[in-house]
Amino acid sequence: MNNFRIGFGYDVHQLHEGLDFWLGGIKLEHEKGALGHSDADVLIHVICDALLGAANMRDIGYHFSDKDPKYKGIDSKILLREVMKLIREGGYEVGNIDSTVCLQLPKVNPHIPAIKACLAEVMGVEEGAISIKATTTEKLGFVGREEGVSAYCVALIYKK
Ligand SMILES: Nc1ccn([C@@H]2O[C@H](COP(=O)(O)O)[C@@H](O)[C@H]2O)c(=O)n1
Ligand SMILES: C[C@@]1(CO)OP(=O)(O)OP(=O)(O)OC[C@H]1O
Repeated sequence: MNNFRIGFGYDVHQLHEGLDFWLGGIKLEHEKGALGHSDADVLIHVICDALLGAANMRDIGYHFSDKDPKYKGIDSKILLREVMKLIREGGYEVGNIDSTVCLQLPKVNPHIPAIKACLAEVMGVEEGAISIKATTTEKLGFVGREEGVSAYCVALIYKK
């Protein structure tokens, strides 16, 4: 049992017109995009936080400060590759991740196969280890008003 550890991630980004909308490593075509110090890929950020949490290695902002100009506009896939390196240097491998994106619009479902393929390549795991889900919030709250996007992720890692 000591060989298995779980982690959890949660993140939010504002949505604004005229910004790019990166989600799970791919760019969505939408009139609004996400605001952040990086490319604001909320799905990748929660995956990073779930993996780091599982390994008891702090969080994404601890490793990649949002005050550091080095990370301004950075592709979050680069951050996820770094997190995977940290996890593996700690002697861990990924069992599986399960995530939920909370987004009123656009629909995420049509993009899930491409997101899974992208993340599997970046993480160096089988697509079967990656689950992506989506929900609206039935037009309630900041997600429902299309002011923001949030995401949750749990990760299981194990000692090799
Ligand atoms: N941005 C989204 C939100 C939801 N979906 C899919 O639609 C289903 C129904 O959404 P509800 O919020 O009404 O439960 C949901 O289960 C997802 O399959 C989506 O693709 N993109
Ligand atoms: C990804 C980082 C990189 O500086 O910046 P943001 O795009 O602002 O994302 P957030 O999840 O708010 O903070 C974590 C930071 O590490």
